[in-house]
Amino acid sequence: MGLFLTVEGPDGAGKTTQIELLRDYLSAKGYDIIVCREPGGTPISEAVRNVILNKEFTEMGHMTELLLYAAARAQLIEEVIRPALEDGKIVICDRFVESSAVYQGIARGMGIDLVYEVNQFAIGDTMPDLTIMIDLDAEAGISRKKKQAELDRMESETIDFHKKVVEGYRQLASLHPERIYTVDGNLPIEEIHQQIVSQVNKKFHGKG
Ligand SMILES: Nc1ncnc2c1ncn2[C@@H]1O[C@H](COP(=O)(O)OP(=O)(O)OP(=O)(O)O)[C@@H](O)[C@H]1O
Ligand SMILES: Cc1cn([C@H]2C[C@H](O)[C@@H](COP(=O)(O)O)O2)c(=O)[nH]c1=O
Repeated sequence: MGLFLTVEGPDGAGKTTQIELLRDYLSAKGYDIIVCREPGGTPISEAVRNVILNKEFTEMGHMTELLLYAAARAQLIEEVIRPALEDGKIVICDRFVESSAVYQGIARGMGIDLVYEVNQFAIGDTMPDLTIMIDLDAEAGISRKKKQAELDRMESETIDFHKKVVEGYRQLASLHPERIYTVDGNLPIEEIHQQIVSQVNKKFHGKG
């Protein structure tokens, strides 16, 4: 089996930036890397992403949202993640089930247990070996996103919602210190990268 790494954190925390750096680092070492994102990563999952993040769908119910994220995830796992891991590759995924736990479970108030129960159908036993959580206050993250592009349906949520997301990630990380490693998203990009590399190398050694 390969190695499954996920990168989590609030909107604008710097996940995509760090994933690119990590991919370059691991590729230079000769590893076979697959990078994917959630929701997305397959034609079907990208189509579901367009529905979920469409700002015009203001009427979307919380349960619909939860199920759409899980459906996009099921397809990504079946089509990309599981085959790559069975092939011995390293998979780096931008967000995974922890995003649902935090955004739908905590910030939407649906409950973490319900989220994992629903997602059990989508993920089975495919869980990350290591999750990097980039921590950043809500205001800072949203301000970074505003400079990049027009905000999508989720990013356009209230600042209170985004604060719950940030608190939710901190709560989740404290519940699973053995698997979720937190880095400070305020640090310079290169410093965060070095911390992530150090954690990933520890995980490699742990796997023998
Ligand atoms: N450590 C950092 N310090 C300052 N700016 C950063 C840092 N990391 C990333 N950025 C900048 O913040 C913006 C958002 O970064 P990025 O797209 O990597 O975040 P993200 O977590 O992937 O966002 P999203 O949740 O929307 O996918 C980019 O303009 C990026 O250059
Ligand atoms: C996987 C997943 C994501 N979300 C939210 C988090 C973000 O606001 C968007 C995804 O956009 P990004 O630019 O790719 O970060 O969706 C969520 O609420 N629940 C999930 O399971």
